[in-house]
Amino acid sequence: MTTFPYEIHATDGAARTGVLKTSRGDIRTPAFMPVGTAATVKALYMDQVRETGADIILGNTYHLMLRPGAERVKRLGGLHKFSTWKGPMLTDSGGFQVWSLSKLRKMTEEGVKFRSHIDGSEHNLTPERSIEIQADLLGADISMQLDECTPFGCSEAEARTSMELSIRWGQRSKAAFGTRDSQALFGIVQGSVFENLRRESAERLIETGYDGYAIGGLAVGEGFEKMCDVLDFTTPHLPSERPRYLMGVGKPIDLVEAVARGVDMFDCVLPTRSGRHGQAWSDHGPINIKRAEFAEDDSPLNPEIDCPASRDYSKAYLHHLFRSGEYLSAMLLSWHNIAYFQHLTARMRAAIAAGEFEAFRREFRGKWEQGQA
Ligand SMILES: CC1(C)O[C@H]2[C@@H](O1)[C@@]1(COC(C)(C)O1)O[C@@H]2CNc1nc2cc3nc(N)[nH]c(=O)c3cc2[nH]1
Repeated sequence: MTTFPYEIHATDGAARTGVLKTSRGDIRTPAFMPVGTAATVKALYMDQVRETGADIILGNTYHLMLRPGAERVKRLGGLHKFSTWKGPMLTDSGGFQVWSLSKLRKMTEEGVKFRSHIDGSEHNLTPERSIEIQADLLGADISMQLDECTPFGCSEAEARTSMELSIRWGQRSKAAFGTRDSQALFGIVQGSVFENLRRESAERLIETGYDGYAIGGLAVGEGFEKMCDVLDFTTPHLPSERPRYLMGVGKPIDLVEAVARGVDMFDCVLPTRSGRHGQAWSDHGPINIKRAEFAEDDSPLNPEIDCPASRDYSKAYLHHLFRSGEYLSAMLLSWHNIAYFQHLTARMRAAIAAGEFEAFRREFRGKWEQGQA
């Protein structure tokens, strides 16, 4: 298994900053990966995504295998050529999306049979098929093992059964992945909210050996405090020399607190999804631009961010676009939100490099809590 070199340039407490070097470019960590579910970061051109500072974007096996079809993407040159994204891409393996999107599904040791939420067609996703789709057909730089995202609120016994299935599916994912020159495979830690299961999952993933380690089974309704608790007793068991990726997270405060606990990579639909509905993010939390208070506010969203959407448009204009149902509304707010998340990770990287992360974290929490008041 060829691992992507991961250089840690500085640490500050449990926080780290560094570079994950891939054949399609470097990923500066802590890194936020914009979600590009259907081969697009919704409402943005890929050039804009790049200019926000994003080094890597995420794609989804589930969505692309259903539409346009993984073999079709391959025939069209793979996901990078198809989407025109030239940097590294990470793809999720599909299990989580089956659970969150597909109604009719049947789980077995072999894999998961499900019906498409688009046209009801029947599909069968196994660890082997997931790796074939991610690494061979889409051409992801980083593939994720197929796992089962253990639902929040299950019993310890249920969490163990689920975690052990993910361990076995990880081993089959790795066997199917084999040894590749310029692609990586990440394992996914499960174990729900149980410390012993999380530790055992981490230890058994390390025995299998992966290029990076994701923390799954979070951002599934457990809440902020419980997520932080799970990170407290999970990240210390992960290899310090490999990247740690917290899947599906999250709000700005989640990123800051997870970086403080040693997480390096993140992805979340929040910036683009909430942007389409009028939410603009900042260190103080979200504002909803449709509110009447912004109707004549001619200040920009955030002049400190080097992004036209954050700097060159007034809140009043954005308010007008949303009130008028103009397409440009979703485009500008998604663009600003992605730029804000990249601005946040850039500030965290700088703070860790300067040995000032705790001061950054304290100042951020002050602004965040003030904004929530
Ligand atoms: C279903 C949908 C679109 O995905 C987002 C978003 O809604 C929503 C709903 O509420 C919020 C929390 C805001 O985020 O939850 C999703 C983000 N949380 C999340 N994504 C994950 C992806 C995962 N992938 C794998 N392979 N394994 C996992 O264990 C896993 C866990 C995850 N947790």
